[in-house]
Amino acid sequence: MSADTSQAIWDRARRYQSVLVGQGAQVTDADILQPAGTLLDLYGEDIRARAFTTQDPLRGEQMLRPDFTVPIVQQHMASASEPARYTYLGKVFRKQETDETRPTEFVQVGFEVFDGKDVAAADAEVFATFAGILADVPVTPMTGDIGILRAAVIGLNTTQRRRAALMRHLWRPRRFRALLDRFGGITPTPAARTALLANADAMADLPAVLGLRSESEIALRIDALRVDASADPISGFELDLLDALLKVRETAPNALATLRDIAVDLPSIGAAIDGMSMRLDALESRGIDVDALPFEAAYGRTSMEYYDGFVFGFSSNTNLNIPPVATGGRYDALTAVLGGGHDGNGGVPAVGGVIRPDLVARAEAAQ
Ligand SMILES: N[C@@H](Cc1c[nH]c[nH+]1)C(=O)O
Repeated sequence: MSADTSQAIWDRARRYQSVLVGQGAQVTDADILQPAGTLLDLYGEDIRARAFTTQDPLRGEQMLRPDFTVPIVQQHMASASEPARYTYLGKVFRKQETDETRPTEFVQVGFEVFDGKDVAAADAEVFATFAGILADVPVTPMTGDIGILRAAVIGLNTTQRRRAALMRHLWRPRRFRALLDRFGGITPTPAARTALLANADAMADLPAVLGLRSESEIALRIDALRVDASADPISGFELDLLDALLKVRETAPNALATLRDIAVDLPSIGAAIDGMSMRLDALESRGIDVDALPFEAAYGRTSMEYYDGFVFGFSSNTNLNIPPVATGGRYDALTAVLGGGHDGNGGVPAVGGVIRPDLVARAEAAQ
């Protein structure tokens, strides 16, 4: 099923794009067929499962572009220089696994800013641009910061392996919670694992059975599980701090104050909070009513896994059944992963977002 792609929607899309061009964005495009393989990993589990893939005899596994950001970062890293601002307009394709009424192809108009001079200003520029386009539409913004969550996990006083597992599952709130409970000693180690470790030495004397893993891989894995089983639990104090952090959902200035309180005991989030504070100043100087701006620490945890800083969305006030009409965020690490181009091995700070004209039309119609 495709979203409303009537002439009126394309006209609307072009109108939005002309605003972005007015902001100095250069019009760009990406092929509809993209190489799947490693690119797909960059999106994370949700989009990996939802991409339409197909085989090409010469090029291997291909996919219908699930978004523009990844191909545009690739293009940018291969050739252009900073600062650069891009806009694109076209369809993206994603399977819908549960809701048949949701379209599998829809139009996006996007804006991507590659500019590391002042990241707070770039975050504010992107957010304020979308807020401007949506000024007369009944929507409410939401903001968050994946950088604060990442810094909190990095700061946990536990083994590197546990931190890495939590980081990997930051995007799956349920799994993340289950891991935290286990690492905090709240839920016991799974019985099968305890049994495996108890029997591991006895098994080592058995002849190796040909399987998917070599003997040394199995030994390494068992060693890792042993280290894990003997690691001290994450303290209740740290778990409480993390819980308090994940629950923050207030207007931005109040959220900032609460986060600063949490940072007294969880100093690893200090720098990310300073970044948030600078962003709020930059938003204010762009005319955003920061005092009323909602902030939710857990916001953005279930979307694109390439976000690692500021995240935002605008949701319809009147039609609560539709996804946010515009979303975006910062993805500095993605530019490093896809880098290796003109600026050596590092990345370039980058932030962007998309607006969906079909959803804006629905938000307006529901007024
Ligand atoms: N590509 C993202 C939106 C985005 C653009 N730039 C940053 N984020 C999406 O399709 O959801």
